[in-house]
Amino acid sequence: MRYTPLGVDGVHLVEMEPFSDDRGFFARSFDTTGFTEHGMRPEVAQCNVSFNHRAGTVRGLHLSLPGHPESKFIRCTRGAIVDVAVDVRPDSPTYLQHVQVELTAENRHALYLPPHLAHAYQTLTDDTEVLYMVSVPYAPGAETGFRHDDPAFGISWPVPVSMVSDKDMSWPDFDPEANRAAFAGGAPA
Ligand SMILES: Cc1cn([C@H]2C[C@H](O)[C@@H](COP(=O)(O)OP(=O)(O)O[C@H]3O[C@@H](C)C(=O)[C@@H](O)[C@H]3O)O2)c(=O)[nH]c1=O
Repeated sequence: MRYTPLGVDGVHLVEMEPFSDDRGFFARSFDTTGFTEHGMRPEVAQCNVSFNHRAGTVRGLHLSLPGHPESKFIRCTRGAIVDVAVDVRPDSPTYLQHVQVELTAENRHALYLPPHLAHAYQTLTDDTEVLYMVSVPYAPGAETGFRHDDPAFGISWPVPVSMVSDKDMSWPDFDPEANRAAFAGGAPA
């Protein structure tokens, strides 16, 4: 597998290296040894699937707070998405920067996010399925989030936004001081 660090500290694009023959190909899609060698967390507590009816759907931005170190390994298994990771870790060298990567069923690229990044994606096609592994069990009390259109992040979504959950429309504005306090205390911002 190929591991390419991207513009936010700790985020990696992960590509398969297929062995092709007349039948098709074989490739690893997850490798604990490679993850460990590249400083990525290999633990998997859950593997989640989300299905989205409509192109333009946005899920996120979601993150877990310190005390609940949830890394994510994301792949699009049907259709296409743009995946976004925003660095809200106050002491990070890439604080407030974000990366945006197209993950499609066709390109089979995957994205690794270390814990405590704000994560979201937008579907680019109808009937899109996303498969992602997380390193710790779901803990709703440790989750917080931000709106996809929060001006603090300046995310440019590639297609018109068609659907967002009520939960994701309700996150408060990003407040750097509240965020720093949340990271210091491990409590929701
Ligand atoms: C994420 C999750 C949700 N749920 C429940 C809570 C709720 O009733 C229902 C739907 O939850 P949500 O609306 O939060 O689902 P969703 O908006 O798809 O949440 C996901 O968004 C993307 C962007 C991420 O980064 C993921 O980590 C996760 O937060 O599923 C679980 O039981 N276990 C889980 O692991």
